[in-house]
Amino acid sequence: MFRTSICRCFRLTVTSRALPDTTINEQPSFNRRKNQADQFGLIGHKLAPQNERYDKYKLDDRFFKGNVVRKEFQVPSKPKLKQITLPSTMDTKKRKKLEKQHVDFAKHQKAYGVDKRTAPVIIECKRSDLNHYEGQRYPSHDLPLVSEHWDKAKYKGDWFIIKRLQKLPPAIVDPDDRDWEIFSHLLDYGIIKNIKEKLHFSKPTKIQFATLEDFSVPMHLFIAGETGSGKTIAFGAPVISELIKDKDRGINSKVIILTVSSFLRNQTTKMLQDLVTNFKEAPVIREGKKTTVFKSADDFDVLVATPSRAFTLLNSLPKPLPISTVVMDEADMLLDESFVESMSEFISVVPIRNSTINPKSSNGARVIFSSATCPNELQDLAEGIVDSSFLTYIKSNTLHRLLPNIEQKFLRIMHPERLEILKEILEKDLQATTNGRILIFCKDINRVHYVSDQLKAAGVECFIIAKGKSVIPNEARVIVATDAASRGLDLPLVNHVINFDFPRHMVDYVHRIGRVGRCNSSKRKSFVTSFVRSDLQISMVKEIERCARLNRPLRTIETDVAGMIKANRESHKTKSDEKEVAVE
Ligand SMILES: Nc1ncnc2c1ncn2[C@@H]1O[C@H](COP(=O)(O)OP(=O)(O)OP(=O)(O)O)[C@@H](O)[C@H]1O
Repeated sequence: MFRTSICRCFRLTVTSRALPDTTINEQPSFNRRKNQADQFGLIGHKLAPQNERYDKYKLDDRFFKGNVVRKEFQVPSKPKLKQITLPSTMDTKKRKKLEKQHVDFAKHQKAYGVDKRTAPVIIECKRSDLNHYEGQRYPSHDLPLVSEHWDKAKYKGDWFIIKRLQKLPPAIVDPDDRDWEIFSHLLDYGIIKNIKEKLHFSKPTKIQFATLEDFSVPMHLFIAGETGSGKTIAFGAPVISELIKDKDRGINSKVIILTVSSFLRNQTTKMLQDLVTNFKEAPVIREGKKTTVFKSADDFDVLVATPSRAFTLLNSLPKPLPISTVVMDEADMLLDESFVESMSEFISVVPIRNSTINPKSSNGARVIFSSATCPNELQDLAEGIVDSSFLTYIKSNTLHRLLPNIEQKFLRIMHPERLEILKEILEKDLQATTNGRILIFCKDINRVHYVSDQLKAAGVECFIIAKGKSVIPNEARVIVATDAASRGLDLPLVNHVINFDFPRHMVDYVHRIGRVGRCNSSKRKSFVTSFVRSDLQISMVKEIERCARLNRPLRTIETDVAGMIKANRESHKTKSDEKEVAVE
């Protein structure tokens, strides 16, 4: 009882302090409500009932505008800092995997000298742990190769890609102030004009520059520049200029250009004719076709022919012929076993100055060898024809290296699936560009017919290049060819070479892939795809991969030593050795 009264007393006291002139249940008057609103920071003429006010406040800010002032103050925004968050929990498996990765990266960097997380990939592999990175070096006896075990069937479907490292071909990689006019003492003015205005070659390529620099010295020349580096103009422009000068001086001279095939004969003749278009008295440049007949020596100034045809045509004319220059284009092939007979016949009717047989004689023709490869055996062969002390070598410093402007893919496949893969590649390629051409190499003419028939059956229109079939229509996008198309051929718009049958010799690989990434195609991206199957092919791919990883030239480029020429040289050597012994 006492307790209750105290409580009541207290309650009354408290209430009376907060609202002195009213009781708890009493509704406050409007003025009092207004004062209360002021206390809470709101001034209004008329306030809505409590619940409505609250709802509107929540839903619609505009309620306060006009009749109610809303006091707001802005908290200055802090500059946002990047939040570093650590996963609060990470399962052990994941953590261990990351730790292992970290250790692997460190190990790789220690062993090979590159951080594979940041270095650009140069050789991309299906098994990415075998990727090769820019600047990567290998400790001795540790050169992991993708193709190492490709002889085992389980590696079927494995691949690696040697990436394209630069856009421009190495022959024109460093543009500088070199201009054709520097050689105006050597080249005919009209020829320079045609090179610049008709052919649109604004500057000489590296090999052209080097050849023109050395051309005035009356020595035999060996021009060795990578495929597509412009060797035809390198020898063609000065040789024809010299011919024109001789004519002006009243000297009658002739030039013979030897080629290895009718395609090349055709192409070279056209390029030389381009050099002398619009000339009032242009030198007569003739192709040595099967149907060509010369009635007299005046019928030609320049003859472009295969050795056997050149021999027949020259043999039909009265001797001696004033031949000033003989060019052996694709010298490595002309001097190999396949041409030994016809070359020996040709050499027998054309006297050569400072030859091995007669080094002191300055009468006869100057010889210019031109080739995209120059192995030691080939030098031996050349020096079997001309005396080595009268032979100047002009070699490109990127000779026998893999062209850095071409992407090369090697694919380990099984025999039956080749055709299907080929069709897939063609489908993709033909869709990707509207005018790019694809050149497919096969080992022989039977395989060429088989592939082209299969492609035609699958609805792909294709054309053939083989011995005796040289006309390719402009609209041809897929071309199937034998190695007859691998030498010197300059087909515009080819941007993909496919080795359906991998070549048997490294030198053929170099020539085949040289059909793309040429000086005139620097803007297009070029690809080579090679199907690899047999043990011999795998061993060649290993060598290519090794050279790409070690950034060194290909070492297994060889020429079939031409028995007859070599034998001539050997016998000559023995004779001169005997002479020297006799003098002693
Ligand atoms: N100075 C130049 N600038 C740009 N393109 C050039 C130049 N000289 C030649 N070319 C072009 O480069 C291409 C390759 O030239 P060419 O056929 O002479 O090469 P090559 O070195 O003989 O090749 P291969 O060894 O394959 O026979 C041709 O289409 C040619 O028109």
